Amino acid sequence: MARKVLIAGNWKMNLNHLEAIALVQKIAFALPEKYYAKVDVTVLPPFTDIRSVQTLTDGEKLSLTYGAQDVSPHESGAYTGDVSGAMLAKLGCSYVVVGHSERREYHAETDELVNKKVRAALKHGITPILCVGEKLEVREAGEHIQHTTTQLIEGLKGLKTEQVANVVVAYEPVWAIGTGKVATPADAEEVCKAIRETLREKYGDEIAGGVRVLYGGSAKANNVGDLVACENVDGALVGGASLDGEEFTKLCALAAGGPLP
Ligand SMILES: O=C[C@H](O)COP(=O)(O)O
Repeated sequence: MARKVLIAGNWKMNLNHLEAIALVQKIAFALPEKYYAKVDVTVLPPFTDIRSVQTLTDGEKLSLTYGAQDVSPHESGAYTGDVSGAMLAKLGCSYVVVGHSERREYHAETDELVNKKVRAALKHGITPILCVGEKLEVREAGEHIQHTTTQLIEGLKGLKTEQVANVVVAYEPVWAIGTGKVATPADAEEVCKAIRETLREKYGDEIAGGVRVLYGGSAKANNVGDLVACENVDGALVGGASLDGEEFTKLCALAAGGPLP
């Protein structure tokens, strides 16, 4: 089954709402509409920027979509600082990042919590981008496949098969995030293939063939072509390079198969 390439720009804790508008305008201006036939492009700004990005994308009828970087596992109530799936859905979010390694590391998010967040997103019609991936010591011990597929299985635990069809998985080796050390296409393909095989064993051919598996970790315009050329890599979750309009536009165009706009 053909899977459309997805490029997701995770801005992390960068850019205020005015800077967000400027960046989205830059991407919209620089990336002609025809590229969207080959690549889905989404941006994942901080919560405080989402309303501004929504106003711009709705007003200009942009093909670019947007989402959030986290979602509460709860529906509503006394959860100071949390933002619910219903709130994100009301803002028109298409995607939400769940289980990013930075949240697992700095906010002690467990697989169990990540699983609840995946469910919260799906309940409100938002596609979770479920992040999985190993730290350097796990890779050096040769346990990266086992580690990553366990995170995958736990993150999807209890979901119905048809719900899994609405999930995006992002393989992000922690040692490649923000370090400039991109995984080789062979490294990325090895783990993305194992992710797809795990999906096949648990949910069957149709689901495994349709779920998009992204690579994340120092993805840039100069390496994205080789990454998406891998059979089981369907796009990228991009951090640093998504903050630079020119670089991100190039990256999206090359992920679409080029040429540069
Ligand atoms: O969510 C994005 C990833 O953590 C990758 O970040 P990076 O492209 O800055 O390495």
